[in-house]
Amino acid sequence: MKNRVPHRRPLSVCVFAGARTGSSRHASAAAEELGSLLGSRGHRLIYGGGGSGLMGTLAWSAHHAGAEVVAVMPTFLYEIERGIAAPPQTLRLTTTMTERKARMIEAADAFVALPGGFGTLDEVFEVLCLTYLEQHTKPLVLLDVEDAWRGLHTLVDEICRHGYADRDRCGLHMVARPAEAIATIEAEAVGHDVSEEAMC
Ligand SMILES: C/C(=C\CNc1ncnc2c1ncn2[C@@H]1O[C@H](COP(=O)(O)O)[C@@H](O)[C@H]1O)CO
Repeated sequence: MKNRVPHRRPLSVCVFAGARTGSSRHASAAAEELGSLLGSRGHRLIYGGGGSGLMGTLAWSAHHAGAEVVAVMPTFLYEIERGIAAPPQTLRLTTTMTERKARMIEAADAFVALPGGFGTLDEVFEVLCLTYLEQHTKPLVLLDVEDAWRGLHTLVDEICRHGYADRDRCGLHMVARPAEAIATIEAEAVGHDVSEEAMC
């Protein structure tokens, strides 16, 4: 299996995912496989912190596969979730959700979105807007488990069809499997050193 060896260029991969597990066991399986691939390829996981839902499944799996895990979390969520077991991780506390998003985006080389709810959607749109406005060139990959992202894809197509945006500036990738998400970011992302100061 070609993805079982470390990638020559370790990346900081920011993964957005539901704070709930949701109703699809395929989504949980995808979160687990993605975490495992991140670890076995030598990548670092940046995520929203905690041990709940798909986020927790992903982070535990990444940790078990040897990935460094960095959690970026507003203090209020940390207080709410501290009772839910999360894997060992470097914790970066922020004051607000907005600050959290900015730090995650700054620190990442690439983004992957698993299925999720409004929080995940908000993060995806933030990255998409910044891509569109040419504020970064970091790839964003939607992991489309059981058509979870089809609605978003259709919405983007409609927005472009009505002339409110140009499709070729959106930079969205949509794939069906975790291995394809890893292959896409490894092909598209440019790694950069993240200093402690830049992370915080
Ligand atoms: C307040 C409660 C649960 C919410 N807990 C969260 N913990 C960590 N990160 C979160 C949480 N809620 C939103 N986020 C961020 O948005 C994404 C998940 O949100 P979604 O609405 O579930 O899609 C995720 O990527 C996080 O960065 C009460 O228990």
